[in-house]
Amino acid sequence: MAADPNAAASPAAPHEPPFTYTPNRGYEPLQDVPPEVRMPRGTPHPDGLDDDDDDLDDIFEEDDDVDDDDWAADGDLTKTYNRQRQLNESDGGAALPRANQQKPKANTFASVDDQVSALSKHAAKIRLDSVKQDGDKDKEKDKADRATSEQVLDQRTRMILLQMINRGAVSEVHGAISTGKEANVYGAVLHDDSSGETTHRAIKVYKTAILVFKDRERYITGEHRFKGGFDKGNSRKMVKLWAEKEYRNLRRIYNAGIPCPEPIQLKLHVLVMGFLGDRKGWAFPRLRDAVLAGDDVDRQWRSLYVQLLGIMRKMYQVCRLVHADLSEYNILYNKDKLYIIDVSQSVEPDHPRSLEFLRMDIKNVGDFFRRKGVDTLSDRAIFNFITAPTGPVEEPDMAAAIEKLYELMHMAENDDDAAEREVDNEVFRNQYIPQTLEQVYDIEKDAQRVGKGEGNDLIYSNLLADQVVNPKREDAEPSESSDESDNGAELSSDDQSGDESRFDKGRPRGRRFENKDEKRLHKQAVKEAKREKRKDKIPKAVKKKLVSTTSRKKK
Ligand SMILES: Nc1ncnc2c1ncn2[C@@H]1O[C@H](COP(=O)(O)OP(=O)(O)OP(=O)(O)O)[C@@H](O)[C@H]1O
Ligand SMILES: [Mg+2]
Repeated sequence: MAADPNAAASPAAPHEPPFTYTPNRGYEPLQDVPPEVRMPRGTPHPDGLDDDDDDLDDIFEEDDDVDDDDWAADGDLTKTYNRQRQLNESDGGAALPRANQQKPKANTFASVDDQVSALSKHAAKIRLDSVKQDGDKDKEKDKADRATSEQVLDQRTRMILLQMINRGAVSEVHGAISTGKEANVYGAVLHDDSSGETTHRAIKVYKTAILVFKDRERYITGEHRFKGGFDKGNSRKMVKLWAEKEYRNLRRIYNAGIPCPEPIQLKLHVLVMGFLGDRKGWAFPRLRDAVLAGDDVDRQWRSLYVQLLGIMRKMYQVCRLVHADLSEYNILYNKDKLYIIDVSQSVEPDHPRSLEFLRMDIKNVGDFFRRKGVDTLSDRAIFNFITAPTGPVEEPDMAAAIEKLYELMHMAENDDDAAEREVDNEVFRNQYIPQTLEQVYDIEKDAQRVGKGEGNDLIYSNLLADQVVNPKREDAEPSESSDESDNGAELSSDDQSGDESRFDKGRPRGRRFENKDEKRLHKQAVKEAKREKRKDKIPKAVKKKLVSTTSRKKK
């Protein structure tokens, strides 16, 4: 992937683009590049426009919105994204502008101008100086102070907000609740003139800046380098897709009854959602900042932990989503209740890395609650709890199932076991998780374990069909409510994957070890496994059966 060091000597050299690749620095110009073909990442556009202020056409296009309930188009998101990616990667790193790929425009300038001037009557309703940011609650900040922490809206975003005001999604847009790397979240209010009531809303505005977008891309695909250049048109479209993904994921989560912001309206990179906060417009704190009061704080933390595990299971089983960025930063807290936010990166279970993301989520959650003094379950037990296809997906049954897990854990444990659990967590976190049988390292060894009734010890046991895996699972939830998990199918059939899973790269098969001890242990384990394997080989018929039942399971 890195540039060939001998490239300069190659006969093709004079024809190469005037860029060179340097690890950690990306593509850099080798020589002076004429301004008309220069678009270095992260620096202002040569024409001085940083945010595509000039082009407002798509803002007034009606047909490609998601909020028109045209969910049949869901599957197309993947295609669109794929196409976009190909375009992005096809220019080999040198971010040269390419031919305009937008549809030919009719002469719509007059009408765009008309619309812009019609919307300008709402200009005073965007009041970014009116801020309710965390931390302001106690001290009065003066406006000059705030102005510096605030980001000026670009023209396109401003137009979209004015349009939303015009259509009545919100009546006024206020200052930022949160300004981040990838998005700003603004407070907004909706006045109902007939009832005189005021409803608060939140507006998430994704940033279209090239550098910011690069980070996101890397995070999601696991690419170590930003390969293709993004031209502005593309980065704009990609960010639009992320906003759309968050909107759709929120819909699923909201429809499943998991506490989260209500998705209200989406336009390009701007998402209007329900506000999670009090009536005065103060947002609920993130779980990280939650202050619990009372004399049973420990019990409260534990019950929040149990609540969150239930949410994770329900997200997985009913919404068919792994959050993939779950931590105390993306959960809001109010009055014993947790709210899930920030779901643009959430993926479906058939995403090649979903189980890896899930394991990461589990670790983050465990780490946080351990710091709060909660006696946490092992990562492995939680992983099994979340992915088990049978069992409850509603409260209070899920909480009861978790209490059962605790009982079992404490029954099986002696004094040293907290330490042992930590060891098991470490092992679990470094284990390779196959998501399909094709990815299993040593199918014969595993099939043998299944034969011995140890199928439930396999890390991917929940991917196996029940008739193959001996259901003596110690952490199994009560099975009488197994039919409840069908709710998931219902939901996901109306809202098929809008995510990028199919074109994401899988985790590489190799293992990386952090230290020598791990490596030694692993070697030992492999040797032992090989010895086991030599003892008796698995009959072909059993192997076949295992493969066919599993691939049937995995749709
Ligand atoms: N619906 C909402 N109601 C109230 N506050 C919200 C809402 N959505 C987001 N926030 C606040 O905005 C913050 C950032 O939101 P979110 O996590 O969705 O953005 P983000 O993608 O993490 O942005 P970045 O990564 O750029 O910081 C949250 O921590 C929360 O405090
Ligand atoms: Mg966040």
